[in-house]
Amino acid sequence: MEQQYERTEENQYLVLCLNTVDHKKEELLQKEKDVRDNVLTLKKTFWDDVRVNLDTPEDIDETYYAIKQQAELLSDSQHAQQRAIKDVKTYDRLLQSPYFARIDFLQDGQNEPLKIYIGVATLMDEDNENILIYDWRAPISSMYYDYTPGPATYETATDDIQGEMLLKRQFIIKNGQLQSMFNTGLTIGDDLLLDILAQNANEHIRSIVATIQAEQNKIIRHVNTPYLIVEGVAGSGKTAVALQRVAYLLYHYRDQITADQILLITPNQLFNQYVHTVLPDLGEDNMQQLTFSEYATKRLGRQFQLEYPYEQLESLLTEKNDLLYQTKLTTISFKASLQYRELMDKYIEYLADDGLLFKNIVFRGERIITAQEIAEYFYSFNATIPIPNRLQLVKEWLLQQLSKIEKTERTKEWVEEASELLDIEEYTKTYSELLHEGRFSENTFDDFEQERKKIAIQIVKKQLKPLRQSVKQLKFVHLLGIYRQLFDMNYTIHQQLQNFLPDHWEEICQQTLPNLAKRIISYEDAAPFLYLQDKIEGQRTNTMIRHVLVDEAQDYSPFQLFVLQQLFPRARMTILGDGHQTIHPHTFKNPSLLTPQLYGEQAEKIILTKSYRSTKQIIHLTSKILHENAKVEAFNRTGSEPTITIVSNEIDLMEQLVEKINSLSLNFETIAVICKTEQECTKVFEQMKDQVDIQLITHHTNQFKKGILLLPAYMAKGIEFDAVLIYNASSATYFRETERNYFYTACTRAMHELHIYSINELTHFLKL
Ligand SMILES: Nc1ncnc2c1ncn2[C@@H]1O[C@H](COP(=O)(O)OP(=O)(O)OP(=O)(O)O)[C@@H](O)[C@H]1O
Repeated sequence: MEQQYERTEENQYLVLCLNTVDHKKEELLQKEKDVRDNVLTLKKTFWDDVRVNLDTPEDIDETYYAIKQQAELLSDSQHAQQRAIKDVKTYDRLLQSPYFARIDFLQDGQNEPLKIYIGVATLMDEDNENILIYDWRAPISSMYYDYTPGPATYETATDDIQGEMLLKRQFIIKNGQLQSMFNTGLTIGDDLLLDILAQNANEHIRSIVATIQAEQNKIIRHVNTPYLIVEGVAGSGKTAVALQRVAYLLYHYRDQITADQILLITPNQLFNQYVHTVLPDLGEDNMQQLTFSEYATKRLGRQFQLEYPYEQLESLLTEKNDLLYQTKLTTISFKASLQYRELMDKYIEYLADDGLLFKNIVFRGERIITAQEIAEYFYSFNATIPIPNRLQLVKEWLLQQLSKIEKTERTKEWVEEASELLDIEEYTKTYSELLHEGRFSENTFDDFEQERKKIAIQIVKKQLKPLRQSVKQLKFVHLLGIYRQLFDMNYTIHQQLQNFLPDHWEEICQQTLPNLAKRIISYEDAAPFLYLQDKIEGQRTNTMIRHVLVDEAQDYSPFQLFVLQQLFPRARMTILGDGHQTIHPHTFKNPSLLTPQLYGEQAEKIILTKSYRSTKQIIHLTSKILHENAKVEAFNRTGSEPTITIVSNEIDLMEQLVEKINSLSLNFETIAVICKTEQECTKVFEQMKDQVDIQLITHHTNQFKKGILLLPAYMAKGIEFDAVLIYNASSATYFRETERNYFYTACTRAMHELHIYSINELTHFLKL
């Protein structure tokens, strides 16, 4: 009876909210229409209110200000229109599901408890006096995530508010209808969470706003230290939490930060597509997303061929020769280390006195300034002047030299020849310019001479333009040569750097030089190369970005972190990762980005041990792959036992796989067949494509649809699937100890079912 009464009461509150939203939306639509009309009128009449008069400098000024004023008016109205459109969308979302929870809170010293309804946006009543729905990010809403009924506290900007939570209730509201409601005791409705986690996977990660757990809430709302490190086991919600955190930061710092000032560093484009719907679902604009590779390509891609991180991985994972494998690994690890940065710093110190390499300046096939001359000029300055400053002086000098050359070139024969070949259009242009300058009178004696000179000036200027441009961009610095020189064993510098060179330096040099000779920058060289470039040409910074989140942080090297820190000097950082999923070789022997010491005193670390992705049975099996007794707690969701099937050949394996895929397809929407490498995937795809409708995903893929997918483990990173089938987990495929985490990462992608296949002997990672 009481329950019935409560439900009626809740239904009444829901109707009140929905009606309010309806009215507000109507008003807003009317307002939006007015603003839209206003924008149209402004566009139509833009020039009516501007008197264009360019007669005198004062008139020009006046005209300029009139245009500026009109433009500002138009831009204000357009902004108002965009805001209104965004608010209408928020109201539409509220009409579907205005809130998901309610808490009743009796503040100490008060008589009446406050009913706090929590949703994805704030809703005021018709008079804009009382709050009907609180935004989930409001300080008071945090109690919902942090407490069970009983004593509770929340922090405002100035105070800690104490009191008692009398009720904690959750709702499922769909299409504006209250479908169910339940009071929760312990953590946030385990039932609701169970329900959500049991659902099928999607091609996009979901928002977890209604079921954020207390330990996750701490991460989302953390604002105390400039660096926040989150180390969480596979499936503990790091990515989901990172996205909720972005939404929170946009709310908390709403007067200071906009979405384009937040940057999420992601492993690949596929992952970008996987996460890009959450913020719009929460009513926020999307943050910027970037992969380290994209950044390096933006800076170096035009001049060099950059290796993708996955090309590096693929080359390592397919390497059968142990010796070569070790050399590759040693090279990669060293280049990711802070020891290499130290070596680089020493090298740069040396370059301040000697060793910088330049390129000849060539015009029309002729060396007009030699590299040697540039070097002499550069080193003629006092060595205490920083290299970038000296380069600026060199740049100015070179531009002056080009101006001198420009003058002498004008009388050369090639100019005459070029002027004869000038087409009529260019000729007319030059002629009218002369007329405009008043230097051509049509009846003076030297008209022809004037015209010839003018044309010569134009021709030389045009020819020299690209050269000037590249001087301005400091392209005369031979960066590749300078970087290469470091690996040249015959170069004198090595004597001075003796103490900083690692073991196996000779092998590292041999491993590095062939690629550099082909203008290929290996993935492990990208961060050091950018570092060197900045030290020589001057630090590039982006001060607009105020917060950087690095997901899958276990796969970045300390050197890469350093490059990012330098690039975004004003940004706070959230670093999220899992040491057990380290798959990129450059991190194997280096301090992980999850080590707080890397950040001095400025970092706080939060650990997540509970996994929400997979069933208890899957977690039980996958945890055993990990060496040490890693602490992975399973959320209490059960499912079928994972299976391990040993077959004797590829044909049998294919048969089994196809059969399993067909049966899984009846219940699940995303089924992934995970291979070790892209090479293996391509082979399997050929064998399978006629039997099942399967999508092959490679490192070039940037989108996937629900269905059956075939992908290498490194592309599955960060993503999850209803069912995972591991293609050939044999001891011949996964045999190196360094591949344990890689294998673990592949298996932990499974939410509901995991099936492992092996041709003959199973990998020792699974000998439990
Ligand atoms: N509080 C929560 N409420 C509902 N679902 C959750 C919650 N926390 C995590 N999940 C779900 O658990 C799954 C795993 O989350 P997520 O991918 O963010 O984990 P992760 O720590 O980034 O995993 P990995 O390191 O393995 O990539 C997702 O489906 C996510 O929606």
